[in-house]
Amino acid sequence: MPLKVNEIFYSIQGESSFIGMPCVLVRLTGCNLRCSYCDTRYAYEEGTHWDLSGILDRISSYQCRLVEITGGEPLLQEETPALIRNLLDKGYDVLLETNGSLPIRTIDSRCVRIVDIKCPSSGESHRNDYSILDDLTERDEIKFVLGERNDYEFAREILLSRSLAARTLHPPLLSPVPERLDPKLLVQWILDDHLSVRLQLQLHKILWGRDARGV
Ligand SMILES: C[S@@+](CC[C@H](N)C(=O)[O-])C[C@H]1O[C@@H](n2cnc3c(N)ncnc32)[C@H](O)[C@@H]1O
Ligand SMILES: Nc1nc2[nH]cc(C(=O)O)c2c(=O)[nH]1
Ligand code: SF4
Ligand SMILES: [Mg+2]
Repeated sequence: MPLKVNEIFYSIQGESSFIGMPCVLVRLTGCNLRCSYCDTRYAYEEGTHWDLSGILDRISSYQCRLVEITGGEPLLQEETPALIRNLLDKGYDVLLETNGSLPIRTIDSRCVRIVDIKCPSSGESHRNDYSILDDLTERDEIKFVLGERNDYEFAREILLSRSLAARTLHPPLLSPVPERLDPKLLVQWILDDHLSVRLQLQLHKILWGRDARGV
């Protein structure tokens, strides 16, 4: 079974605790959610079918050991676990970005699974499957994307009530939506509440602008 791929590119990792590292990004087509702020709508439908060996060849051409599988929602495609397992077996460090609505158990735990817990202003927080948090290893990462104060309070409640900061080696990531939430305001809230989290600004947008693609 081939995979439907929107784009594959080599750039600086702009998110997560791997921020700033050279990385090959594989963006898979299709998503089961429609977040109000989604910056990747072009990946909902657009894409071409690639077989596994074609994807592996393309990745290997970049001579970079860090690979991120993103989307769209990568866990919608049946072959995604096999792609990730193949990359791990070849010695790549693999990251997966997933939207928190689908099981992560199918994904090899050598992969760093970055789970985005959707907040109310995304319009999709009712789709969060909190049971997947039980499948996290300490190498995985937890992330919240925030559009307003109410999202921050929602994230804070989940973080504290479920002791999420203790689940993973890296602190949970809080990422403001550009032009919806001023990062300086978010910093003030984090400091006021003494939260053990990491502010994450999307580095690729700072470098290349909000609408740049393939970076
Ligand atoms: C495009 S999604 C793909 C992976 C998966 N569908 C998900 O939502 O985690 C990658 C990450 O970008 C975040 N994202 C999307 N649009 C954003 C925006 N406008 N500002 C900040 N983060 C955004 C998502 O919340 C997610 O954490
Ligand atoms: N440079 C860069 N880093 C990224 N990290 C996660 C991305 C994504 O869209 O999931 C992304 C992206 O689109 N570009
Ligand atoms: S889940 Fe990810 S790709 Fe899907 S709409 Fe939300 S941010 Fe966009
Ligand atoms: Mg992106």
